[in-house]
Amino acid sequence: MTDVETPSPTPTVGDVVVRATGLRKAFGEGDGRIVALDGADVEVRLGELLVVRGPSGCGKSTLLQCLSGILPPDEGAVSWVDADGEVALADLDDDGRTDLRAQRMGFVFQTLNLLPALTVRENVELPLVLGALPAVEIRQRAGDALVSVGMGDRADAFPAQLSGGQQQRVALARALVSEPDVIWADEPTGALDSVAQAEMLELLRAAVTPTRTVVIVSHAEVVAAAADRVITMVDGRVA
Ligand SMILES: Nc1ncnc2c1ncn2[C@@H]1O[C@H](COP(=O)(O)OP(=O)(O)OP(=O)(O)O)[C@@H](O)[C@H]1O
Repeated sequence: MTDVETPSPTPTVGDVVVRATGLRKAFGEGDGRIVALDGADVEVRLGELLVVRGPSGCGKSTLLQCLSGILPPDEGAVSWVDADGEVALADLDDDGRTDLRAQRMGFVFQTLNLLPALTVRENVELPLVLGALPAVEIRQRAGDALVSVGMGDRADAFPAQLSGGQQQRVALARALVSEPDVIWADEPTGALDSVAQAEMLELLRAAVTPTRTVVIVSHAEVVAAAADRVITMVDGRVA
């Protein structure tokens, strides 16, 4: 008799996709030592718009960098979960973390999102060019991602020819192009006027699907009001 492999259960909305426990992270030494994370516990769930808020310096960006594997915590653990099980970031080497980021994460930051010497299309294609997809599919996917953020007609423009709001929409297209499970957005509307902020927020909201989570770090009340769930950080912990 041969072994029959049990099919992986399909992840569903509300399942934990990233779990962090007891995260501690400090910068500097001696009198200059700053504790950015002081025992933070977080669960990020599939299919939610999660907003992380809290006063300046409370550790929001550091948390996001630890959850995404950009920064190793001094203590505590971060695990990523999918249908095949749970993998601890600490058990992956640099290449493993890079692969995980490339396959499962997209990023949008407040500023300096786009490479100025590349066209909008080339910026959006960037996350896919080192992968195995044929060029024609990369171009198709980038075009689709640009259309999804209302920038389909600006593919040949350079970033400097776009408004700040349009640049952020292109940055979102670049985050979406690899079809990630989680998009991390650190103050994505921070540099925008209120109209562009509302448009960006609507697009981030629309980026949430049953299989995709968007996590936004933001001070803005209007962003928290759009969330499915809000977590508040105080002094390096989740309140
Ligand atoms: N690379 C670093 N080197 C030294 N200190 C740092 C570094 N990164 C963050 N910090 C410090 O750690 C603390 C937490 O910073 P962090 O950026 O995570 O907070 P934040 O809540 O995102 O703040 P803000 O809302 O102002 O962006 C701050 O005091 C910050 O100055």
